[in-house]
Amino acid sequence: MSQQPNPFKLSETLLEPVLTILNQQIDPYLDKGLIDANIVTSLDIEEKQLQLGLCYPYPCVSQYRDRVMSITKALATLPEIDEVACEIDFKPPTAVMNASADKIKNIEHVIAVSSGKGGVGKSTTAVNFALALAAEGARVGILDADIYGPSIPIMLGIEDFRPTSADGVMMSAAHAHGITAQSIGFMIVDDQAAVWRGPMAAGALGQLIKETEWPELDYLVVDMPPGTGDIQLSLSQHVPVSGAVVVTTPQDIATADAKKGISMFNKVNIPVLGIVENMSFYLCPECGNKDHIFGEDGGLNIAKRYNVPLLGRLPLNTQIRDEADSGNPTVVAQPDSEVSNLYKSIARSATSQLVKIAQTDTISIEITDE
Ligand SMILES: Nc1ncnc2c1ncn2[C@@H]1O[C@H](COP(=O)(O)OP(=O)(O)OP(=O)(O)O)[C@@H](O)[C@H]1O
Repeated sequence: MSQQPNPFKLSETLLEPVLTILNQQIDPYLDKGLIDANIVTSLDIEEKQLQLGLCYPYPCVSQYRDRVMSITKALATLPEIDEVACEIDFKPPTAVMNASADKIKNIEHVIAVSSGKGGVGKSTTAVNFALALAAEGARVGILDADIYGPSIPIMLGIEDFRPTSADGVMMSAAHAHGITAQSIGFMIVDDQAAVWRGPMAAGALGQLIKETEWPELDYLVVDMPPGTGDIQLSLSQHVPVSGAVVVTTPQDIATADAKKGISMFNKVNIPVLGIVENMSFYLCPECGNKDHIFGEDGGLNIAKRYNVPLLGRLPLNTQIRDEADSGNPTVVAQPDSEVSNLYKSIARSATSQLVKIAQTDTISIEITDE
């Protein structure tokens, strides 16, 4: 157990068993006890009521109830404690700036959602991921940087939004389902994007992100253009990205492209927070049979190969498609469904990786020859 400076107002005799019990409560995402993970911020006692302050470095509101129950049960084994009053907060770690790009005003972490191959469900995953982060208690924005097929406005039901500018420089952003959104789709017309070259597109996207009036955000999710070419590479250099989530489907052709994506992020020193395997399986609503339509374990195998986490596996599911296509993504349409819980678990896993990165002095990145 690490040495505490003692912000805790407990007597010596009570402090020791309380800290021991709290450190036996292992955070499932950080793999550390609550004391070692610096989650416990205050301790006090009034008569037999222990007052406990917690601050999580990743958003996890949906987990609070179970965690408090488990902590209370453990602490109540001490004769000095009858009751536990818990106050819980969330604050992400300060971003580790290892990119050459300057920090963007009001934004703590930029998370890129990318895929090597088009059509694997990157935008659907990005939008539900952003909404899941918000549902878990974070302040979230999404930037639709997919110049080839900006679909976030439709997925958030904000197609008619047009940014305005009071000072001729900074543009307003849209707000939907509790998150802030900006899209390259609000700016480009028809097939203009098809003729954009790498540096031009990256410059325009960099400008879009910097000249948007973002409110204070814990995370800005960037829905990247598909592929691993010039645009993706220079965008990663224009924007200070804290980490990347790589979306793939399990079949070989998609995982081969996902590997290229990981190599690209390695080249520009952006940590890969993990892999999301989308359309991982089809669950037959009639018989409950699980069918691996696009092959099995593709995402898991890349995760193992590159030593990055598999953040989660999402089913091929008609509701995911219908709800995203109608402007009401699954995480808001059915917040307590199994699929929404999967997105929330992916959100917790990815952001807890940022905590681990912030806690490591040097970031070790595996360079491969691919
Ligand atoms: N898990 C899923 N189950 C069912 N349909 C899905 C799932 N994920 C995505 N889709 C559907 O697949 C289609 C493509 O998804 P999406 O636009 O998110 O892909 P993309 O990788 O961002 O594509 P692009 O490369 O064109 O930007 C959409 O119609 C979407 O609703």
